[in-house]
Amino acid sequence: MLKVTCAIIENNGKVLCTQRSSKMDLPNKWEFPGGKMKDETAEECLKREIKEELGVEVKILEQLPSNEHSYSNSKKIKLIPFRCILKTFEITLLEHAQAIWLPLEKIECLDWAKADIPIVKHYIENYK
Ligand SMILES: Nc1nc2c([nH]c(=O)n2[C@@H]2O[C@H](COP(=O)(O)OP(=O)(O)OP(=O)(O)O)[C@@H](O)[C@H]2O)c(=O)[nH]1
Repeated sequence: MLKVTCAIIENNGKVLCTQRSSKMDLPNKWEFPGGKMKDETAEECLKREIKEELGVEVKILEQLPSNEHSYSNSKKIKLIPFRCILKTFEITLLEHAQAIWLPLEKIECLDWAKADIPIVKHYIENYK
């Protein structure tokens, strides 16, 4: 199973939501920025991926419950979310089509990648 970390980045009561580009797999789906774990800890992976994708540094607040999802027989992922805040603030979109800051009550309206849906629900229920 592929381990994937992702960041729920909070700022002023809003959360950063990113949209995959039409050229990525799961085209145009919304996700939390992050990516596949290499030979590193989940925390190291998260910080590396956020720097690569958004050009910013994050401080990790806490790890939230993971969600395992099978997109197909050959593609099973364990998505590992972390609540974070920004340490540097100039976001540059290096891979995603767009990024938006949304208040908690609005994030459920987006067309999320399937693996993210339980994570979004858990986050809304526990942090509203
Ligand atoms: N980063 C990220 N990936 C997610 C989320 N939800 C989800 O299903 N994924 C899936 O997890 C996998 C790993 O993410 P990735 O961003 O490193 O993968 P990728 O396919 O874009 O990169 P690649 O070019 O290295 O293959 C992707 O297949 C992606 O579709 C999420 O919230 N964040």
